[in-house]
Amino acid sequence: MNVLEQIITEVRVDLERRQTETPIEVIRERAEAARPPLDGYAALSGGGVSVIAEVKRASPSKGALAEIPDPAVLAAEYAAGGASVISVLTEQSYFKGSLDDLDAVRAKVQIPVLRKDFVVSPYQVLEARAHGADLVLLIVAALDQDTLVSLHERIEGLGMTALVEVHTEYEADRAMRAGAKVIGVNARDLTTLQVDRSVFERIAPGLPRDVVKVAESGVRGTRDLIRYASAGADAVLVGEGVVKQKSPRDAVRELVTAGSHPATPRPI
Ligand SMILES: O=P(O)(O)OC[C@@H](O)[C@@H](O)c1c[nH]c2ccccc12
Repeated sequence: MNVLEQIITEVRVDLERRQTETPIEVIRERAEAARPPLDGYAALSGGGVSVIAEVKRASPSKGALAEIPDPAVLAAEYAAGGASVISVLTEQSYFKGSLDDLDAVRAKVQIPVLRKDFVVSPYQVLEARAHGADLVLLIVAALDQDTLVSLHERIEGLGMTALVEVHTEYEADRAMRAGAKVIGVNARDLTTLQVDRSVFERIAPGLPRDVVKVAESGVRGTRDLIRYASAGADAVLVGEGVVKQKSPRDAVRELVTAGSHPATPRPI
């Protein structure tokens, strides 16, 4: 089993447990009662390169990254630095996240929040909405095409925005066929955990103009952001590069500033 398959195996075990504890009908009611979602697409398609800043304690590639005793405090720092969206990892076994983290962040900030997890079931989409998410990650490599299409429809049907993650041209093609409006190109191969920043440069030019293009992983500073921006990124998703900084607010602000004055003119 590769890493992605291992993670999904754990995710399914956790999911079973939650589904037994709380029936889907209850989650559906909570999703319907939640405050309506904010527009994630609009948040990412404004001027300059938008920054999605991630609440990330650990990862399978790096192990522990940051303590994060209060995710709400960190998210508020990100927002004050000018982040457009906050990403909250909710996967427990490998990333040390939780739905409690999502609740805490949601209660604190006024900007859209992304549920970052390995979503394989409609139950998790309803959960995301019930816990106030505005965007939900879908990883193409983790889903067959029918499941991808149906989860995408459910996310959009609830008024949320799907961030559809790809790592190859073939996956990008599948994302487009599923109707994705926001596509994230992950520089990290989730089956090997290797990071290759050139993957974005290879895939982004083949994506339609009206698709919001998010460069995911590997942004350690403004140089990486500028490189992604000149390859056509509308947004970058940054975890390690901001979570480990003494001042996450300043780190985000530096990225936002670099993204608002791209060094290379971008095609209109
Ligand atoms: O810490 P980084 O290299 O800035 O990466 C952030 C983000 O791209 C990464 O956390 C991520 C991208 N896709 C994922 C899917 C699941 C879990 C995590 C991820």
